Order: sequence, then C-alpha cells, then structure tokens
Amino acid sequence: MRLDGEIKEFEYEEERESVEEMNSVSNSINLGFSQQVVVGYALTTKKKQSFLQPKFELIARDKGIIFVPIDQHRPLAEQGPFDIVLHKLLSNEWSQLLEDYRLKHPDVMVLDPPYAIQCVRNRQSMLEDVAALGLTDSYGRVCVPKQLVIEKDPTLIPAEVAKAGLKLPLVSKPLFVDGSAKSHELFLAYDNVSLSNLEPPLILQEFVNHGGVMFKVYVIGNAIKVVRRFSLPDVCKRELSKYAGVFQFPRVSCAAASADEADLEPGIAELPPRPMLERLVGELRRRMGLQLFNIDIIREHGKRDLFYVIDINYFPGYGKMPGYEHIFTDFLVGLADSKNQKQL
Ligand SMILES: O=P(O)(O)O[C@@H]1[C@@H](OP(=O)(O)O)[C@H](OP(=O)(O)O)[C@H](O)[C@H](OP(=O)(O)O)[C@H]1OP(=O)(O)O
Ligand SMILES: Nc1ncnc2c1ncn2[C@@H]1O[C@H](COP(=O)(O)OP(=O)(O)O)[C@@H](O)[C@H]1O
Ligand SMILES: [Mg+2]
Ligand SMILES: [Mg+2]
Repeated sequence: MRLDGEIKEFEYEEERESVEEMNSVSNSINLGFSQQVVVGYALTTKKKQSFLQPKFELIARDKGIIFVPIDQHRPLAEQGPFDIVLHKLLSNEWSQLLEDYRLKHPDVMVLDPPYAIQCVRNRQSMLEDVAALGLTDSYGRVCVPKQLVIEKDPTLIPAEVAKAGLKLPLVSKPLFVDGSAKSHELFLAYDNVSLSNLEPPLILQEFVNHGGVMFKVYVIGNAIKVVRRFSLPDVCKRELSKYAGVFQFPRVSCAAASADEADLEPGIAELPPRPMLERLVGELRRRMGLQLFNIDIIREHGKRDLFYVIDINYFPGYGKMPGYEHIFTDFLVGLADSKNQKQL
C-alpha cells in the first residue's frame, strides 16, 4: 500500500535536511556566527544521551550555541550565565529551585517554566485543556476519552465505574507521572469486578479502538512533527465477553520501531490533518504555557475525522524525532534572536 502524500512529504523533508546540513557546515566555514548562545541543561544521564547527540551539538555549535551542564547541587545564580535553561529533572526540590531562579532572572529563558509543567505531571489535569478546547472544525474533532479518577479506595471502583457509566474495556493509568517506570505501568481491564485489584491513585479511561496505530505529535515551539507508532490492537466484543481480569501491557508506543514505513490500511495510517493539528497545538501551547512537549493522538477506528488525545508528555524523547537536530537548533536561535530584539 502507498500512502502517497505522506511518504512523499517524508522523503522531501529528508532530502531538504541533508542539503541544509551541508549548507550549515559551509556557512560556519565561510561566514562564522555573530552571537554566542549559552544553553544550560539539567537532564538525567539517560536524557542527555538521547537528546544531546554529537550531531545535534555540532549543528548547534555551527549556529553559535553551546551547551553547558548545570550542577543541580550548586546555586544556579553562580553558574552560567545562561541565556536559556533546558531541564527535565522531576524532583519537587529542583522545580522549586528553578522556579525561584526563573523569577529572580527574568532575562534567562527557562524552558519550560516549572509551574507550567505541573499540569502534565497529572494524567487528569494534562487533558483538561484539550477537553475545554472542544476542538471541532471542518478537518475533524478532537476529544479526550471518557475517564474517571480513583484517588483512594480500590474496593469502590466497580460501583464508581458503573455510576459514571464507563464502558469496558478500560485502561488504568497511574494518576501521577513522575518519570518512574511505575508511572508508566498501565493495565487493560476486561471486567468490572477485577478493577478492585488495581492500585490507586489512578485514572480509568475508556479504551478506544484505533487500529493499532497512534500518532506522536512532537512540538518544539512553532514546529510540529508527526510520527506514527504501533499501539495496542483493537479489542472486539467477542474478546471482551470471553476474557475477564486486568492485564498489564508493555510500553508499545515508545518502542523505537516506528510505524511510518509499515504497510498499513490507509484509513488507519493517514496522518491527522495538518491544519487541525496546528490549531490544537497552538491552543495547547497558549493554554498550558509549554513550548516543549508531545501529544499522543489516536483516531477512532472507522471514523476518519474523530481523534482522541490520550497523553501529553513534557520534553519527550526528541532523539527519536526525525530531523530534531535542525528543528531544535532553529528554535534556540529564534529564542536568542527574540531576546536580543527585546534588549535593543
Ligand atoms: O526516553 P524516551 O526517549 O523514550 O522518551 C520518553 C517519552 O517517549 P516518546 O518520546 O513520547 O516516545 C515518553 O512518552 P510516553 O509517556 O511513553 O508517551 C515520556 O515523555 C517519557 O518521560 P516520562 O517518563 O513521562 O518523564 C520520556 O522519557 P525521558 O527520556 O524523558 O526520560
Ligand atoms: N484510551 C485509550 N484507548 C486506546 N489505547 C490507549 C488509551 N490510552 C492509552 N492507550 C495505549 O496505551 C499507550 C500508553 O498510554 P499513555 O496514556 O500514552 O501512557 P504513557 O504516558 O505511559 O505513554 C498508548 O500509547 C496507547 O497505545
Ligand atoms: Mg504515551
Ligand atoms: Mg506519557
């Protein structure tokens, strides 16, 4: 099967990237650069490895950007000085330190502000802006699955599910996202009674059949890049009546294998319409105050225009986003330029 429009778009982007790469190297040789931008980073070792790849550092350096590690155990004001701070360390102490620093140093761009990130550390609040937005236009409709928060007593879950009218199967997700493996332990529940085996605090979300493919919409400021990933297969009525219990499932969507090259049914694989995504992302950036995030979106199987946002992640795995090195570099250059303009 050929997904003509989309595959061409990907090929075109790849071609353009290699040309840009050569241009950027020759620019640095011929022209040099006019400004130096110091980007402090506070990232876990794993994140540093996946994000600060040598190719990215080189491309950024060609544009005058240097990356400097932040020592989280030393006062931030004694380090740098930084133009921009990138961070993803999830302890509350760090968030507080960084928030204090941000308020005292308004000239430093902290990406993103710790207070704004709080909203995506809770799986209920992360989807509130999407629900409030209620995006419907000629390109499609974007909803969130029906869901319920269980704070404490697991024995009450079956009754609460019945009261809320949630339909099986349900996905159970830990309420809080703290970067731990446990916060990504998800379960699929086939019956009501077994739900009391789950461990609150959690959210229960209606499972939406989506043909086993999901879309990761990566956002870096104004830039949007969509990739396909494999996801959970559909659950049919027969399967639902045959099985009971809660089953943990693996982290299918963050597997390195992308579904972009797979031979998929067009109705399942077609990317969400670009104008709809641009509107969604624009609104979410404004409402959440975030520049660095991705959105997990699924299309209800058989409904071309009906989409669900199921997850939003702060500073996701950009290393897996094709072409992130140039896109992120351009983003940092743009931030530095806007800072310089303000200072003029
Ligand atoms: O490690 P990676 O590259 O798989 O990135 C993870 C993301 O994968 P993705 O880019 O969406 O495929 C991942 O996205 P998902 O939640 O799996 O959709 C998270 O953002 C994860 O961060 P955290 O554990 O929630 O703090 C991200 O983990 P960190 O790299 O931030 O530790
Ligand atoms: N409501 C849902 N309907 C169908 N599949 C879902 C739903 N919620 C999650 N999934 C599947 O589970 C995966 C992980 O869920 P997600 O909410 O993205 O958690 P995580 O933060 O661990 O990635 C998704 O990528 C998707 O494959
Ligand atoms: Mg996810
Ligand atoms: Mg997530």
